Amino acid sequence: VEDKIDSLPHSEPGKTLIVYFSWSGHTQTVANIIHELIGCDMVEIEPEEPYSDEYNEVVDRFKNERDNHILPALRTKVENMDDYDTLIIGSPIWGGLLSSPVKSFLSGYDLSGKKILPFCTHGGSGTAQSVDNIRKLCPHAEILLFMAVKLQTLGMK
Ligand SMILES: Cc1cc2nc3c(=O)[nH]c(=O)nc-3n(C[C@H](O)[C@H](O)[C@H](O)COP(=O)(O)O)c2cc1C
Repeated sequence: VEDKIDSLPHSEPGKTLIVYFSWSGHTQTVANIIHELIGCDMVEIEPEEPYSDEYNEVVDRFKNERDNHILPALRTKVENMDDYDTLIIGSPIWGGLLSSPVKSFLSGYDLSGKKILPFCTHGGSGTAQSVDNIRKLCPHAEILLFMAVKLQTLGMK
């Protein structure tokens, strides 16, 4: 049997990167769980100008970014993006959309041909338009599967 398996054509296992943004920690919790399970590289998306700790201020900033198509500048850069063929991308849902920093991140790279597995955390709206947002930002990537985690299932309110 082993001989047969050896003679099968097989591709090199590709490298996977978890990329996530998290304002209040839920998406980070899920990212950490996935990271523990599969043990690949992981990077947190950090905006150059951090979001306020005040919920209302985050909502105002998000609305301004959404309405004026602002992509916030990021501190986070992945220099070796070519090394990865699969990205697991995590975002909170903001106003039914992908959060602004994740939009910024995705628009900063050519992710053509990469496999993308998005996940989001949300307060009830599910993936909403976030997967469509990813499709638009990465038209030549292959979206394999996505996952929505309702924050109550994380024991959070
Ligand atoms: C600016 C803002 C907008 C949000 N909009 C939505 C929404 O449209 N639908 C939803 O289900 N949850 C919404 N939420 C809740 C977050 O998606 C939810 O708390 C998420 O788990 C936060 O992830 P984080 O802790 O990683 O930042 C919003 C939260 C914020 C701060």
